[in-house]
Amino acid sequence: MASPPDTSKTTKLERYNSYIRKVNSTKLIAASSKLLFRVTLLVALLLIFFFTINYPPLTSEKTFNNNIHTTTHNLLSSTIYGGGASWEKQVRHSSTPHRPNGLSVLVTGAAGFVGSHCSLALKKRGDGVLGLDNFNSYYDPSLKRARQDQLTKHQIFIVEGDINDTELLKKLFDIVPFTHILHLAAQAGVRYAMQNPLSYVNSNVAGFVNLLEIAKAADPQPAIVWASSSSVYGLNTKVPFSEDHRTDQPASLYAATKKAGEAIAHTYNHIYGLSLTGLRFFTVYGPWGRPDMAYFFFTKDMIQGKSINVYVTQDDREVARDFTYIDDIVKGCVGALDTAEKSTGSGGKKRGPAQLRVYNLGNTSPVSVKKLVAILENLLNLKAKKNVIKMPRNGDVPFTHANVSLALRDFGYKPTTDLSSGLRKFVKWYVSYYGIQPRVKKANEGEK
Ligand SMILES: O=C(O)[C@H]1O[C@H](OP(=O)(O)OP(=O)(O)OC[C@H]2O[C@@H](n3ccc(=O)[nH]c3=O)[C@H](O)[C@@H]2O)[C@H](O)[C@@H](O)[C@H]1O
Repeated sequence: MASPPDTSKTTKLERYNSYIRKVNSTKLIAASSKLLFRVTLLVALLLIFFFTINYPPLTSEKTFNNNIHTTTHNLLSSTIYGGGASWEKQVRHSSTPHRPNGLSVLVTGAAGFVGSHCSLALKKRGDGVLGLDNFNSYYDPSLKRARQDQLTKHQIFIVEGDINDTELLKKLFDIVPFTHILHLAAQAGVRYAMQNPLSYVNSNVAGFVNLLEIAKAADPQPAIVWASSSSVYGLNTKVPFSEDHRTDQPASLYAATKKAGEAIAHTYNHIYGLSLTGLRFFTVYGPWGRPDMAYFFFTKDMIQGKSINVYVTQDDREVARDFTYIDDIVKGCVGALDTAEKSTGSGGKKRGPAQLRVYNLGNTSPVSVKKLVAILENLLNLKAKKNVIKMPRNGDVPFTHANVSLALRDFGYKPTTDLSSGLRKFVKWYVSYYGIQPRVKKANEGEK
């Protein structure tokens, strides 16, 4: 009988091969797991990056992180507005005038300080108002939400979106034949321009151009009234500042972008027949104001017992501003809208020369920052801890003073509120809004 074949070697070989296969497959699994892990990690990182960009943390007052807002809100707004029948109904309803020959106004920056006041004024007299605002967190967005609540009570709808969002703007103009745009959305603040220069270019230059592109292509083209700034006078020394004075020496990037806006307005008027009115606002203050402005944070810091910096010029002279009360500014904005002529073009083509205007809207009586603080001390019934320091080289100019005779001539603009009366109203609002009780009795004295 033949002996069975010796299989021990084959078996060993097979075992070895099977071992090698196992090792290889384990290696393969390990390698694939590693690859899978890396891919997952990459996807996770990309998602984190995407969400960080799109949903920046909402920061508290005076924590400024606006540099990516334009992009953020471009992306967000398309998901927020989303179209839809009920959204369109709100858009239509809000922008429909309720008086004969009423205006239909798109107010950009409607949740902002000047925007919210103007929206209410227009709505109250029967105009249609649709708001647009990106609710960015340059300053406490909860204040913007509170302003929005006020507007909602008066049936004003604010579309949440950015002026750089072309599709959104097109959509709005598809739905509503706006007669006017009151363009107040902007990156404001003089000193912040050194921290976040690009946010100024994004909003005040790119955003403005985007809006004008939509307006020029619209049929009918709306007339546009927009916010320029007293800061365009820059280092001009002739007083009071008049519209024909030099504006080619801006002292801050903010001023430069507003000046750029004026040049851009000229171009769109010239090429496309858009009716454009720029309003140079002079340090606007009042209830529901901006927390980044000196009168506002001085009030806050003084109440909290913190010290404030009071600037003087390099040669120790007082710094002064032509502080202008919000109600006067609102009258100016409404006057400018009412006297704005129709744009002459349509569908991107100019049909004839159109109106192009620039006006100062100031108070015509500058007050020093030192005096501003003294008024606040009196209203708040407390003594400020003042650091009097030389104005840092941060874009501030030493003084402003408006000549408003053009606005008076063309739409009867006449400021009526002096700084003490205006600040009294501001302080009254401030203590009520922030629920502050002690030591501020004087703020309410003399009020009706
Ligand atoms: O008219 C405008 O076009 C601009 O007005 C506003 O700018 P400004 O006139 O600079 O107001 P604001 O910052 O309140 O400073 C007021 C005063 O306080 C001084 N100031 C400021 C800060 C400080 O810590 N100490 C101080 O003395 C400071 O030197 C100044 O003298 C808007 O913010 C701006 O968006 C734009 O609209």
